[in-house]
Amino acid sequence: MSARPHAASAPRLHFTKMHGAGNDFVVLDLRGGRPPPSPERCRALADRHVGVGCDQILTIEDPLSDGAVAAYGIWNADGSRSQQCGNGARCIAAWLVRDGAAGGERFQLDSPTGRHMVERIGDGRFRIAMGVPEFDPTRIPMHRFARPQEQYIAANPSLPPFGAVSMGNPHALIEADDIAAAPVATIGPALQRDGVFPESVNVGFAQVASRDRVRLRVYERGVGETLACGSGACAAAAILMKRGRIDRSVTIALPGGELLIEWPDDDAPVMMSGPTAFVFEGEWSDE
Ligand SMILES: N[C@H](CCC[C@H](N)C(=O)O)C(=O)O
Repeated sequence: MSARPHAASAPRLHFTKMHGAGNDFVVLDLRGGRPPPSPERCRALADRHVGVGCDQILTIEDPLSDGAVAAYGIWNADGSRSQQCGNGARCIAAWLVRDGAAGGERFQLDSPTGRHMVERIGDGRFRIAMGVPEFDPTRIPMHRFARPQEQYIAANPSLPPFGAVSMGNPHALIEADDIAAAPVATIGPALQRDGVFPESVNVGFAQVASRDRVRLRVYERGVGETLACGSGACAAAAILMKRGRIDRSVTIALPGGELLIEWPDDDAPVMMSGPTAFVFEGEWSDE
């Protein structure tokens, strides 16, 4: 079978494949005002059979505020946009350090939800201020919710009670005795479809192992279950800390790796520390 001749005129797009604790990304450098990818192009790039394959597409963009090194954008594998990605923020930081655009041990990034302080902690690991959690249900956003005993009840009465918080993106949290047996693939999408979340939601399943260690699985909005979710780790820690279930510094153990989450007090930003990895560089031509 003759190879299809490559149309030399087809636009080619350079990308970097990265991951943070197994949550994987296609990173596009759009600085200089290059247009963002369309939802269709995101879906094509994210496809694990006929595309590059990733959970999210991350775009590096010109800074939105003075003092920031760059801004970043987030698109899920289904082409939907998100306002936050914790693992992605660390990978953007690592990309900018390797690019030489971010010098020094500390710098700032702009995300769709605001500015983030970044600290390089060595060996590809970064510590990021992820913002102050938002517990006001109308700002998560949620509506038509019932709220007995500090746990929300979904419109669908068959769903378990849950906690909820925004890290700039919406998160629900369900506690389980054994997350390995948790019905993640059924409860996750059912809660995302529930009328209580008008913009859908990322659904975390947490098992408190001790006051400083929590096991977590996340069924992400726009993707499904991922190996790790950085904003989900921050959301789970914030909800469990507010409930008094864990200490203010906790290791979140996700299937793809561990993140350290610190939230010294309610008015402070949640601090997330974790790894980054470069996988390969490539060229994409979706002719
Ligand atoms: N699926 C999420 C975006 C990516 C979050 C996750 N990959 C992270 O590390 O925070 C949403 O639609 O809000």
